[in-house]
Amino acid sequence: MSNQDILWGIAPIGWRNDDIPEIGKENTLSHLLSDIVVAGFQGTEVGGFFPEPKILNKELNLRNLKIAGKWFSSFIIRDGLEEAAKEFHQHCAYLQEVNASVAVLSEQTYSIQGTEKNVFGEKPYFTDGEWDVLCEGLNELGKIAEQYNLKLVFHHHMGTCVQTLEEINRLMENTDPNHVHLLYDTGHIYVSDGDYMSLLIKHIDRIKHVHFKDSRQEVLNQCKEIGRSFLQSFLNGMFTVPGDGCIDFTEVYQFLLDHNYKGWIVIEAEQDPAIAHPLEYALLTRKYIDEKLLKTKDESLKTNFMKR
Ligand SMILES: O=C1C[C@@H](O)[C@H](O)[C@@H](O)C1=O
Ligand SMILES: [Co+2]
Repeated sequence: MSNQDILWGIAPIGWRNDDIPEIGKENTLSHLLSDIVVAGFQGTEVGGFFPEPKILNKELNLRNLKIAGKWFSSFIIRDGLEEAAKEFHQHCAYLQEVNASVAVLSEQTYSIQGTEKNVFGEKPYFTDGEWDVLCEGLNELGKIAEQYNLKLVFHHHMGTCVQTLEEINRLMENTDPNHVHLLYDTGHIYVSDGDYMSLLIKHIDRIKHVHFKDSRQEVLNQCKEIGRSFLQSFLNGMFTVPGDGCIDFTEVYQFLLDHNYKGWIVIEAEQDPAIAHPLEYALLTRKYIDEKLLKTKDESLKTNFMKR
């Protein structure tokens, strides 16, 4: 499989963060999109501050950028499927208008990701009955996504009931592979389980969207020790871009290529933009991708070709 089957994006989260809308609010859409062009990416995901489709499409077309998808917080357990489906229809209609490929969904019932709770020690859990309701609901939302030419990709997330590999396994086993797909986020699974390859290997067939998020090991250790919240952890630098942390993305990328992964890889590293200059980090990770991921692959292709 060649590199051409993969689209590279970078998420707005390094510039502005929907979890704490005040940070980076001086960064405009034009600023963000132009930085993405400067850093050589093909697109992005929709942030909470993005405008209506007509305005967004104009800004994207001017820069030849694409939209991969957008986050959706579902509350299937709290509000019921009917309510979730109503909001999800609107979400998908927006995504279809901006020609996106995926609807990124995270079940946020009982989530502590936006609270002051210790994200390393106070995560919530679903009951068996709630798991059944969630999985059945996701199958229905997946069918809705398809009506808009989208794939529903489930985002496992720190501080939610679907965080660990064990929980992701349960979700995958009890949802329909035709309608519910998986978003693989390297940063979230690493911070949760201390391992990012097992999830990739086990669920490669269900993975239809990828977030490349790296982690600073020493900050992660400190956050765990102190018992920081999710928000305080990333404000203190727990996450960073690939090439700046402890995850070996060469291994991850090679595995994706070897298994014919087609679709987006979106760089997604929430940091405080006042501390981590967004363009500087976008360029840093671009260099890492070019030199360690794309170049290595081209060179191995070249070597294989010469051996023949
Ligand atoms: O994909 C994501 C979207 C964010 O809003 C979220 O909090 C972040 O951690 C993430 O991985
Ligand atoms: Co993510």
